Amino acid sequence: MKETLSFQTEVKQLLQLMIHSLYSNKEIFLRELISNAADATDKLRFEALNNAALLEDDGDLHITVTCDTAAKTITITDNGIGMSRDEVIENLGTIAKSGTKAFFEQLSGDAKKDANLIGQFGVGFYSAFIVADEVTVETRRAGTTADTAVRWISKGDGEFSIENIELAQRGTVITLHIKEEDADLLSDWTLRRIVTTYSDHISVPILMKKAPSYDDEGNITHSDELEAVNQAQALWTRSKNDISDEQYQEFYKHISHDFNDALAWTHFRVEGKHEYTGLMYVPKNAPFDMYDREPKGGVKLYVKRVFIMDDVQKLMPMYLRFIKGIIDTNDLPLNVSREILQQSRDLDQIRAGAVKKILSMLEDIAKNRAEDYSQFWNTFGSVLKEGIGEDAANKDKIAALSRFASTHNDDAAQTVSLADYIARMKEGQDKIYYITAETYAAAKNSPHLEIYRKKGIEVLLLTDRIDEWVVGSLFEFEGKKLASVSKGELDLGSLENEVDKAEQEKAQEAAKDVVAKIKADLGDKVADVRATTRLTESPACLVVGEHDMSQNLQRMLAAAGAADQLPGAKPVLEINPEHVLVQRLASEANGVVQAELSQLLYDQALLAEGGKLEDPASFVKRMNQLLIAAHA
Ligand SMILES: Nc1ncnc2c1ncn2[C@@H]1O[C@H](COP(=O)(O)OP(=O)(O)OP(=O)(O)O)[C@@H](O)[C@H]1O
Repeated sequence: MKETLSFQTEVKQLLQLMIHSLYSNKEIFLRELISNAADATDKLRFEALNNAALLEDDGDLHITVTCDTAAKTITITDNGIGMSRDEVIENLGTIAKSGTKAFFEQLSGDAKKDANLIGQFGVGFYSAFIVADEVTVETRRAGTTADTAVRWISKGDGEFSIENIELAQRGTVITLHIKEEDADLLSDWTLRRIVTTYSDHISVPILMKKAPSYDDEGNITHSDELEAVNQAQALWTRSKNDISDEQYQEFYKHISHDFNDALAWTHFRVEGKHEYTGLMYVPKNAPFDMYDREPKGGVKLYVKRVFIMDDVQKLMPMYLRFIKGIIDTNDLPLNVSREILQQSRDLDQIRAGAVKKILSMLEDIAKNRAEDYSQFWNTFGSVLKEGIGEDAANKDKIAALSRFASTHNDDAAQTVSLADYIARMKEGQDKIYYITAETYAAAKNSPHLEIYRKKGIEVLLLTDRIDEWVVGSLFEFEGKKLASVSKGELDLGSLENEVDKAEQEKAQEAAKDVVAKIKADLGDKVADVRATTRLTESPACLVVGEHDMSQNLQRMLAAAGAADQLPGAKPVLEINPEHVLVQRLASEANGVVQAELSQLLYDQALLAEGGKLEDPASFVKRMNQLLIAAHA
């Protein structure tokens, strides 16, 4: 029965965009189709471990690429797993990818920018339509009978037809009818060049027609015989010296489905108690589903060169979920299941080893390739930082790899390492000071920083959501404690001299009365009111107890709907007795006006640190009354 079905809307959109934006890279279609064919042989080899009958006496897995200049077709054949009718409809009619919607929203219509985005998204099979005006897929799933095969045909214009056919051979045959303008592709020589450039790393043989041979008299002999044009050896099993950067990059594209080059990679072989090889890449761009709660794992597991499975979350910790690569081990049985993997201690150790290698690679980039590291950090820093809370064993290494914004360069760019900070610490300074806030502007302009700026003490400005977790897990770095500038009483330790201390006491004493007044006015809104020398420009600020949750974290939790779980600790209002507004309050004889001023002081302090007023309308009214009174 022949049916005509429509592509999912997103596929139609993708097809149109792709044909236009990727035309200048048209050769990639072959890489994508060979990559899929290789995956199909990997899948078959794996399924055959438990069911040898699937191989149907043909265990010699390979891919064939041929062209027919007269018919204007290029054909890619594999004897891999194949697809059932339902799988064809699902795989070649829809896009089953998280982040698809977000992806389409990001497209701008600017071909160059979009090409880059489409590259990151991955177009896979659909890239055939860059060069073909009609694509035919004939496929039969391994293990099914010859009469259950299917033929799928589409011109890439919104529809495809599908019908049942007979195929003696399992696997998939994809035939592209090449567009008139791309006739240059219809040459064995050209195809051979493309395959060797892009697909040399593929671990099954890619067979193509033998190149013509010349005898001594210059006579050409054409042959219809096929020969492998690639080394057909898993790339990671080769020696590093024998692999060029281009080959590493091509392999990266094959396993990641990314169009762009990787930023860096590490290729390692471990022998001894555990035996495994790893090849791990850091991409240049973030995948669309990086912030998904259940992102796909990017590392594929092989056992003795046989692909076992991808999406093995246990192979990488969450905070390295952007890493793409493979691990090939001799330590696990070939018939390992997901359940066994879940409990495998061997895998835990392999993972720990791989994580170490990845962190060393990042250290190396940080040390020797500053620009690349800053690109890495901007893309993946907020994910890597999760590791400070997640991976106790590597916490210090990850902290050392972390970069922050700071008052040193007053720039939102996260470029300062903890080592940089420590190297710049003042004499007598024994803590690493930081502030957390929702935005960079809120952090940078926070009243809490005033005394630190005055004394020239650097403060880290932490504004990523994950930072609260970071400072909740990282108590010290290289023996220096981390201290929030908005928690607890001002304690600059030995940075304060005797004069400062005496001044502080004097200020407290002198402000006793005004403190008492404000306290009475604010009632139980605050835990306490006290005078401070922390402020130089602002009249007041809010401070939480040293061991309390920061106001920023409380707001984040409340926004996430966890308000009822908050401990409800109230902040302390600290006032600056030197400030004119506080002095005005101190000398105000009218009790009503004075109470208004106290309220205003509190509201301002709350606003200044990014808080939300409970009653904004009353604040505005109060403010206006005072402005009018000031002008009267
Ligand atoms: N030669 C093939 N043999 C068997 N299945 C295939 C073949 N080509 C494609 N498929 C199936 O179709 C699916 C979709 O392929 P497609 O290339 O569009 O996406 P992908 O390979 O999953 O990922 P990406 O879009 O990132 O390349 C594949 O996941 C696979 O299940």
